[in-house]
Amino acid sequence: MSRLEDLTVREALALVLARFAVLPAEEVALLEALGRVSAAPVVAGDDLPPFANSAMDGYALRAADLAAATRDAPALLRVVADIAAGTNPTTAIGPGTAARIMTGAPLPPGADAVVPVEDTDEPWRDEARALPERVAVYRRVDAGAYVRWPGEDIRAGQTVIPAGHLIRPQEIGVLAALGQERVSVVRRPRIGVLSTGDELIDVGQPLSPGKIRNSNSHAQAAQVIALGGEPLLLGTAKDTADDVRARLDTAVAAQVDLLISSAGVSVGAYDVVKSVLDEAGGVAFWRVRMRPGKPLAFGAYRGMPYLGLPGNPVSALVSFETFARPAILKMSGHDQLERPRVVAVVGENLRSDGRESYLRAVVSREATGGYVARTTGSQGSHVLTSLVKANALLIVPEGVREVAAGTALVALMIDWPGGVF
Ligand SMILES: Nc1nc2c(c(=O)[nH]1)N[C@H]1C(S)=C(S)[C@@H](COP(=O)(O)OP(=O)(O)OC[C@H]3O[C@@H](n4cnc5c(N)ncnc54)[C@H](O)[C@@H]3O)O[C@H]1N2
Ligand code: MOO
Ligand SMILES: [Mg+2]
Repeated sequence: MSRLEDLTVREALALVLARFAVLPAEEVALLEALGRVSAAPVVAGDDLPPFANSAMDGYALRAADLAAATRDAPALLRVVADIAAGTNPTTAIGPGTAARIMTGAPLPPGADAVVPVEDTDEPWRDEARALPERVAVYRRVDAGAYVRWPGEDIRAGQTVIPAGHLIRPQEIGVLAALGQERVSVVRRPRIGVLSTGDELIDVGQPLSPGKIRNSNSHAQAAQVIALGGEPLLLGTAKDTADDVRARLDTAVAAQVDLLISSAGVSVGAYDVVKSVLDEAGGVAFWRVRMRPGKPLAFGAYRGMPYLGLPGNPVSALVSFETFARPAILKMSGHDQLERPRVVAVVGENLRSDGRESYLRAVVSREATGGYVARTTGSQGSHVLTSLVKANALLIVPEGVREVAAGTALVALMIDWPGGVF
């Protein structure tokens, strides 16, 4: 069913998101999983730590031997072993003895506690230290002091990472600790990126009269990559239905998960994208009550979800941000589809045309702790540098035409790490 009246951003986004589901899983090498979403639970095969070990550089001993130890009356123990990390100690610690031990080294048999070297008479600030024959310990400790027991962090059999969980550096660390060389993650979405327009020439070509360089293909491909997707560049179509169809057909053959085009979706005599979409499979909706980005078409081309972004470079980037980004994140398995929002006080008087407006702005934190938003100059939808300077999109709600300095508005923080790349 197609909706041809102009929708609110919220209505349009709901229709877009309803069209996408989480993609199937694939197995990837450990570091390839960074920024992806787990497709299956990860169950620990081993305990972590795998063995009892020392939390300190010091002496492994029997806590009972220190029951009366003080600085004035230290316990004197015979040193019977030196245990470096990575070794496997076999000498047992009996009453009245100790082993020098390093952080991470296995606790020797017979020992039940560790005392840090600072609490002994061993000179610990020197560079090279020979193993002493005896050590004087200045304090008592409880049994178990400074010992890290097996499984304290993870127990074998425990689910450490559930399905649907974002793989960040800390998850990579856990996976490595458990010996997982490969990880099952949601596969990357493949996104066909098409530009349309007779006026467009490639980035490497010299300008000629009436022509401009195609910036949208590159900006949208970069947006796809930044979200962890794989762009398939479909080139530049002329403003003819035939050329647009021919290029979309290559993407259909390549089985992309979403087709994105820019330009040709407004009411101009040569704006052919919407009619191509109409013939091929249908327009789910056309036009959104937002600025920039009003002439947005969403639907399907030969069964493939299709998002026709407006041609103006800022409009294309903002429309992608608003609709393609959440769709790509959803397909990738993420559950956080929104940018972080802050409430910022507007630093200047603003005007709007009554549409929900996404102003390019710099949001900064004042000494007082609050956030202030200042727009980045001309807000024309051809002024790409308004986005270059911006770290946020400041939302002026629908129906508002004037915003006085000092008013609090919501800002979407587009620079903050989305956790995805
Ligand atoms: N009579 C009306 N005219 C327009 C309306 C309207 O409501 N009534 N809406 C305006 C708005 S808002 C926008 S946004 C644009 C959308 O236009 P299209 O999506 O049809 O795109 P084009 O007309 O083909 O191009 C618009 C503009 O963008 C430049 N462009 C296009 N592709 C690229 C590219 N790949 N790289 C860089 N720049 C690109 C193109 O040269 C045009 O300047 O329509 C308004 N008009
Ligand atoms: O919607 Mo247009 O995107 O305002 O320039
Ligand atoms: Mg047009």
